[in-house]
Amino acid sequence: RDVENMRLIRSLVRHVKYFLGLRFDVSGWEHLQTEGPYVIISNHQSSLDVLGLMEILPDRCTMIAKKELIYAGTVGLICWLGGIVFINRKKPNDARSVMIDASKTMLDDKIRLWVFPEGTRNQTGNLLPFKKGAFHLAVQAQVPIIPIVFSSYSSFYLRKQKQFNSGTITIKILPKIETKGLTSDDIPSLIDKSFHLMNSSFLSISNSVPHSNGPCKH
Ligand SMILES: CCCCCCCCCCCCCCC(=O)SCCNC(=O)CCNC(=O)[C@H](O)C(C)(C)COP(=O)(O)OP(=O)(O)OC[C@H]1O[C@@H](n2cnc3c(N)ncnc32)[C@H](O)[C@@H]1OP(=O)(O)O
Ligand SMILES: CCCCCCCC/C=C\CCCCCCCC(=O)OC[C@@H](O)COP(=O)(O)O
Repeated sequence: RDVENMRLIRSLVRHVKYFLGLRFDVSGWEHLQTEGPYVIISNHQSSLDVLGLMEILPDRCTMIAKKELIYAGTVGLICWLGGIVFINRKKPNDARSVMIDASKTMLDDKIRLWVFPEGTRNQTGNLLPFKKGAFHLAVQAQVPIIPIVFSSYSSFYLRKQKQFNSGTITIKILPKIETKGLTSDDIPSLIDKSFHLMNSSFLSISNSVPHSNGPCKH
């Protein structure tokens, strides 16, 4: 169990996109060239996000995930080996204390953490209001937040209707938001700022992309 295993996991999982006929169009790579630990936040539409995540995952970066994933067979084993930090959403006090510990580990072990601040998968067409954990994490560690937005999958993947075509996903990496000097009092405005930046980016990249690369056989 070590965050360094994410290098191997990343290089293997990246190939899954070819089987699904997915392409990624990434902008803002330069914003990931930030030294040291940081917190990445991104929108969360589906398990497919894992492919986009692996497309751009920086070194020494792992994720915060719901603890149920540990029991998901091979996926759970991969998550465990990659040093993913598991939280129990049914026990928010425990989840918070795990994240407080993670803010210390980030600094001690020079780790970057990826959090989905919506806290659950969402394909409603707008981002869900953000949970606060990712922002506490960044403020407690006094590290920057790097917001990342995945364009809507709705033109090629509809989970409820069980429809899937191949398609292109636009990923926009936004400039980092500094948290140096911020305290817990600043968290509501930090969330507000991050949410509005990400939601407007989400709407703009979701409307401007020709998503579907054509039908895919199933
Ligand atoms: C074949 C291929 C194999 C591939 C394998 C590849 C592996 C890759 C896997 C990738 C996995 C991705 C998995 C994604 C997920 O699992 S998403 C779901 C789990 N993640 C989250 O839920 C994160 C977001 N949630 C939060 O951050 C929450 O805040 C949480 C910490 C869980 C707490 O929940 P809740 O109480 O409901 O949250 P609130 O935000 O409403 O906060 C309530 C009050 O608590 C205060 N708070 C929150 N966090 C902290 C903290 N860390 N420290 C101190 N205080 C905290 C918060 O301020 C609220 O209080 P006030 O209202 O401000 O008084
Ligand atoms: C035609 C098929 C289209 C979908 C196929 C998806 C293929 C993706 C390929 C490999 C990735 C598998 C890794 C699965 C990791 C799942 C992470 C995840 O998404 O967990 C859910 C969690 O965050 C929130 O849970 P809830 O939404 O609250 O419950």
